[in-house]
Amino acid sequence: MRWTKFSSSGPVSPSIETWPPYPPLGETELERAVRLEEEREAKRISESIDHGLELEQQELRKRRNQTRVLLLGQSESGKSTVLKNFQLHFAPEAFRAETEAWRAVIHLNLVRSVNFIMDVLSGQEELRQLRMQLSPLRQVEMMLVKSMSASDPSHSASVVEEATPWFYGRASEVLVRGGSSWKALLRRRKDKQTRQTRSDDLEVARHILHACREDIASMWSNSIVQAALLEEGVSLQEQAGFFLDDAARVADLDYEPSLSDILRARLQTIGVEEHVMTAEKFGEASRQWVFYDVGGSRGQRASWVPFFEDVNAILFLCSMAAFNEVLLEDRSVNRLLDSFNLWRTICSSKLLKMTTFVLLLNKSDILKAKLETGISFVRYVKSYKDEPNDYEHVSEYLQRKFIAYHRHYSPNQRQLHVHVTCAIDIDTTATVITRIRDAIIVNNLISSDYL
Ligand SMILES: Nc1nc2c(ncn2[C@@H]2O[C@H](COP(=O)(O)OP(=O)(O)OP(=O)(O)O)[C@@H](O)[C@H]2O)c(=O)[nH]1
Ligand SMILES: [Mg+2]
Repeated sequence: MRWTKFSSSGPVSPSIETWPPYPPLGETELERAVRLEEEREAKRISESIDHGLELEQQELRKRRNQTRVLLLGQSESGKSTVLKNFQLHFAPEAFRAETEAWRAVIHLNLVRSVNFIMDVLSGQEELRQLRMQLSPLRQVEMMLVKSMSASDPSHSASVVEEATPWFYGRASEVLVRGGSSWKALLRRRKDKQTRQTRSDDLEVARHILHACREDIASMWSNSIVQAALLEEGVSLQEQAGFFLDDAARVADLDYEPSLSDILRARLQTIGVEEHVMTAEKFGEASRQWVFYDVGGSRGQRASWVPFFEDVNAILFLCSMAAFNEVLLEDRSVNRLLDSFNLWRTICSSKLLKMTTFVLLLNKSDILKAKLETGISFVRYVKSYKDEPNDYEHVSEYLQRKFIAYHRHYSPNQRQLHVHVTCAIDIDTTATVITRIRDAIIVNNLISSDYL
């Protein structure tokens, strides 16, 4: 549309492109005022439409350079851990810059394990002295929780919550709402006004933890404690965020989390977290990867669907080690069965028809360890029949089963990329990540007709 100014002294010769049309002859003052107002309004609307179109174009240009990946799977399947591996691979410097925040999470994991044990063994008279020595850790837990939850004043009380009732034989978890408090923890470090108060809190917590480190180590190696935990049916070694074997190192004042520690740290995701990464290597600096990391527990799953329409790939995680476990949110449901059901639902989604599918059968290390200790797979998965109870056969069986579900339930023929993973093993996961990256890029090119 072209706007032509005309002289205030009166109309000039009209052209076919002239807009708005010339004023009618004999126009009164009032009619002129009304006409000018209408023209101004039309111009305003036109400009706002042009602006909207320009924004759409910008968004389109941006999206062409973006690969969007949705991580799905039940709680504790390893979604956030795989995401950490992607961060480490795509943007290692940005990932290492977060070490400080992960230290607080690891400290909280450790302190919660200790406080949990003290709660479970609260009736043991012989441990009275130990309980007193370790009692300052209650305060440390509160300080760490406060430091992490204070990131968002809008829901400061609820950012970090008790996720698991302790009577399930598990230490309670730390959970994070979308908006990720640990990142905010970092941001606040850079904020001069709040840095002092917050780092004071974290520093005090670190000092108390350091002072208690020998007591923690001796509590953990105490035979009365171990016997009592066994009697209560509590096995912390098998639980996420377990750092008691490393207590002396983790609680040391100079402790710097290793990459392996960061991968083992547990922070439950609530809601959907968006992580934007620009590849620091591979010579594709302009390409952005956007990962959506979702909370996997049942109550969280409704929030996944809005993302289905808009992603290039889904990474579905299943913990192979979950065959003899139940969901924390519904203890009548076997976790592997829950994963099968979830997978079937995801495969049959019409919204995901054109999406690249990647399946990660995770926690291979724990599966192996469980089978080696003689836990029977067929006892929990009847359809396994009389195949050998070893890692090779069980993991192959699981691959076959997931592939068959995918073939049967997908609305169209689609390639499925399957990988067996141990997401806390940086080296083997790096190879898998490269393969996933390449598969997603190739599929994107095919679907945009570049190949
Ligand atoms: N041993 C072992 N531990 C793993 C593996 N993958 C993840 N973990 C650990 O399992 C715990 C749970 O992993 P997360 O990545 O937090 O699980 P998630 O799927 O994001 O869970 P939600 O956020 O609750 O949905 C973490 O403490 C990880 O360190 C694995 O392959 N082997
Ligand atoms: Mg998570």
